[in-house]
Amino acid sequence: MIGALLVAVFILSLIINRIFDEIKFLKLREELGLRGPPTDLFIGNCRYFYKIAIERGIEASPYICAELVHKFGSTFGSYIGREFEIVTTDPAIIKEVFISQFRNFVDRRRLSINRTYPTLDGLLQVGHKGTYGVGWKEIRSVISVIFTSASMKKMHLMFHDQIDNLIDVLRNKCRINNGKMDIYGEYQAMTMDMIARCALGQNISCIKDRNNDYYSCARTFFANLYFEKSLIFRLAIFIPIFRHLRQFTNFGRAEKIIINKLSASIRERERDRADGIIRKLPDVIDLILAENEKRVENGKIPLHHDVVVSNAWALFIAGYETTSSALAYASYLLAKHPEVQATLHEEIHSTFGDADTIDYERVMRLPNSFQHAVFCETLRFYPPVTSLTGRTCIKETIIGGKIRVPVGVGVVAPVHAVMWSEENFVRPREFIPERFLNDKRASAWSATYLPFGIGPRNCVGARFAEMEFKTVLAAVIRCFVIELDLDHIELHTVMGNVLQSPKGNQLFVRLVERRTGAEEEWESLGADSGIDDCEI
Ligand code: HEM
Repeated sequence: MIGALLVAVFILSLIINRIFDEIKFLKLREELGLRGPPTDLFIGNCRYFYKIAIERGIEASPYICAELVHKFGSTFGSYIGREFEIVTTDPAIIKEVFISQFRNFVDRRRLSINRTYPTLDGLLQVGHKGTYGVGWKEIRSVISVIFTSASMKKMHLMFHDQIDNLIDVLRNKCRINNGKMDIYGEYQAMTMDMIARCALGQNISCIKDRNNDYYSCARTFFANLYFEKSLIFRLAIFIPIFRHLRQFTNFGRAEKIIINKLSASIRERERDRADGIIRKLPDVIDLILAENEKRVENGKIPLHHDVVVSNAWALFIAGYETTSSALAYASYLLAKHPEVQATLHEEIHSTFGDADTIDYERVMRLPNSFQHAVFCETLRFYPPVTSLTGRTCIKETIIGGKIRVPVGVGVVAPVHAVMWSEENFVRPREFIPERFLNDKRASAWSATYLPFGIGPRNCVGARFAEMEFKTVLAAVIRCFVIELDLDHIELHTVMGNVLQSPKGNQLFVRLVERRTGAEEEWESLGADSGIDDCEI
C-alpha cells in the first residue's frame, strides 16, 4: 500500500514538474521581448495553426506568416510543439543569423522525426557534431565536390537519355485527350530518373515504367511523410523520443526498402573501387567514395558507411520533388502568361535552333538570359522549399542588437513572407520575370530572395537544380506550346512535409506540339513533312 502511494506521489511530482517546466518554457517568448500567436500548454501554437487550416483550408499556409508579421511585427516568437522559434523577415537579422553569426547557428532547425537514422547524419539535418564524429562542416565539404562545374558537366551528359524519354512520352500523351495531362506527374517521374541516376547510381526509367520499385517506394515515402498522415510523426513533435519509431511508419517502411538497396549498392561500389574498377561517368556515390578515399590518404577518419548511405539518401530526397515542383510551377506560369512563353521560346529557339543539343555550356553560361529570369521569378513566385530555411542556436548570443537567443532556440526566415512582401518586391503577386534581368539579388547571399536559402548552409544542389530546370524547360518549350487547362485555371499550393506542392498533388495543363522550322519550311513549299521529332 505504501509502495503504491510512493509510486503515485512520484508520478504526480513528475507531472507537476513537467507542467512547471512547460509554463516556464512558454514564458520564454515574453522574456526575450517578443510577441506571437496565443499558446496552449504542451502544444504551443499548434491549435492556432490547426484552426486556420480547418477554417481556411491548408492552401492558406503560404499566407500565415505574412499575416503574423502584420500582427506582431517583423520578428516574433512561435512555439511548434516542444520547439521555440524566432521568426523574422528583417533582412538585417536574417543576414546576421545565416551569415555573419553563422558560427552560432550552424545547425538547421530541428524536425524531430528527422533526428534519427537515415536522416540525422544526412546533410539536410546533420548538426555541428554528427553521430559518427563528423559534423555538418566536414560532410558539406565532401558533398560540395559533387557540385563543381566539372562534375556537373559530366552529370549533364546523363540527362540526355532521360530528356529524350520525357519528350517521347509528352509527345504521345499530347496526341490524346486534347493534350491535357498532369505535367507535375510527368516531371516527378523524370526528376526521379535523373536523381536516381545521378545520386543513387540506378539506371531506371520511371517516365516509361511507373511500376519500378524505386518509384513506388519513393512515391509511398513522399505521399506519407506528412504530419496529418502519421501518428508517429505527430507524436514525435510533442514527445521527441517517438522519432525512433520512424521505421514503423508507412514512410519509414518504404524508406527502409530503398535504404537497404542503397546500402547494398554502396558496398558493391566500394568492392569495385578496391578492385580498381572506376566508372567513366561518376555518380554521387562514386564522388563521395572518392572523397572518402582522399580523407584516408590525408590521415582523416573516413565517413562511416551509414553516413555515406544517409547522404546519398539526403541528396535523393532533396533533389527529387523540389525540381519537379519548380518545373510544374514554371509550366503553369508560362501557360498563364503566353507573352512570357513566346519571349522564352524565341530565346531558346535562337540559342539552340531546332536540332542542336541542349548542352551544359549554353544552358549554364547565360546568366543574364530571359530563361534565367524565368527561373528566378518562378522560384520567387512559388518557392518549392519553405521549411528548411531556419537555424538552431548552438551558442547563446544576441541578434538584432537586443534579442537574446539561448542555445536550442531556432531562428526562421519565412520564405513566402519575405519574397511576397511589397517592401522587397514591386507588385510581388504578379509574375514579372523581367524584374530579374538586371537584378543581382538572385545570388546566394540575398536576404530578400530565399528560394535556395542563404549563407554557408544554403542549398548545396542549387546549381544542379538550375541545370536540370533550364535543360528540361528548354527541351519542353522547344517542342510544345503549354496552355492552361480549364480544370486548373487557378493553382493553390499547400505545405507538405518540407515542400510546398500543388494542391491535390496534380497540375493539369495542355500541351500542343510545335512544328519545327524545317517542317514549316517544307509546308511553305507545299510538301508533306516527314519530319516527326525535334531533337534534344
Ligand atoms: C528547385 C529546386 C530546389 C530548391 C528550391 C531547393 C531549396 C533548398 C533550400 C531552401 C534549402 C535550405 C537552405 C538553407 O537552409 O539556407 C536546401 C538545402 C539543401 N538542398 Fe536544395 N533545393 C532544390 C534542389 C536541390 C537539389 C537538386 C539537390 C541535390 C541534388 C538539393 C540538395 C540540398 C541539400 C543537400 C541541402 C542541405 C544543405 C546543407 O544543409 O548544407 N537541393 N535546398
